[in-house]
Amino acid sequence: MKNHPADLQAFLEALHPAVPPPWGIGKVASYIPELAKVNPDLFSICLVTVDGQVFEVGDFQQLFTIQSISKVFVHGLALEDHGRDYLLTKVGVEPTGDAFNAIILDEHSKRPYNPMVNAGAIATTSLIQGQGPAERLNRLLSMFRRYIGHDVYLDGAVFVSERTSGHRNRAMAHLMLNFGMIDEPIEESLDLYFQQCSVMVTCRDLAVMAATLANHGVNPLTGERAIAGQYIKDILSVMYTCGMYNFAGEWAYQIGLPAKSGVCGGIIAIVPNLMGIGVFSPPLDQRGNSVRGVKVCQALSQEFELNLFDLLRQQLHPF
Ligand SMILES: NC(=O)CC[C@H](N)C(=O)O
Repeated sequence: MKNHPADLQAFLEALHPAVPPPWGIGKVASYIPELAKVNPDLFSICLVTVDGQVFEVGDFQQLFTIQSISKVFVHGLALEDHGRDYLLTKVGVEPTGDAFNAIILDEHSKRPYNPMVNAGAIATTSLIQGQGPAERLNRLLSMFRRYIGHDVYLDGAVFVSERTSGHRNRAMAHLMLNFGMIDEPIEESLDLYFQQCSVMVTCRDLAVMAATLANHGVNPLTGERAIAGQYIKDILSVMYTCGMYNFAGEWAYQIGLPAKSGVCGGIIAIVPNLMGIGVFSPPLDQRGNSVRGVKVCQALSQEFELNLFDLLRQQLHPF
């Protein structure tokens, strides 16, 4: 990392007001009716280092629903439940180049493409173990609690809103059932998927979750292990190639970090062995990524030379 971490707070305080509001460019997600109610001006950035320092600016205590960012962590739980080889037979790891909600499946390998787009995420969630819906939900909530460091709750209105309006996700689940890619009970798995998307977090929570991944699975604020360290490389590789949907290639080129976005307007990015980044700003670009979130990550990556290949070069040739 080019500059010293002490510069981070000053950098964030200068950056926050300098990133213009995306009026006329970004749009708050409205296909889940409850999400349309969010204040588009909310904007926060939080960084948490692997040694537990927290740098934050803006509305970092504002609660919002985690949406697709949950896919990263549920993928981790599915890896723990089934191991990487079995999981790979059920859900692929190929980027799609299509939108997050595209109705496309890999019919040759009989799998959805990857766990970061909706089809693959629903299939991944369907594999979460537990006796019945309550135990499966409780396992998910305890997993999120370990990453975040405190109890988590669902936004009931967002859950119901998505459950009643989520015809596209329901259609995908039925298609996958038809192809033998997932098993019954699909309504239970869809509910679990809608529930994981409606977990409430703050921008600081996102950064702590990201920092836990940067810290090889141990929450840097609580010292608790959230996931077995052996799966971190699997999670980060899939985030790197698939986490920003059909912007993943350009993201890798411009920012160069494993990341995940959600229609809530949140983005997490992981700087392995250094820190987790969380950004929240609801207006989205056409690919469903937060307009300001992408700009913030670009600025951080450039200023501190955080692209993975920059970091690798610095380790190999520190001078
Ligand atoms: N990209 C997202 O954040 C999508 C999540 C949302 N709950 C959906 O399935 O449509």
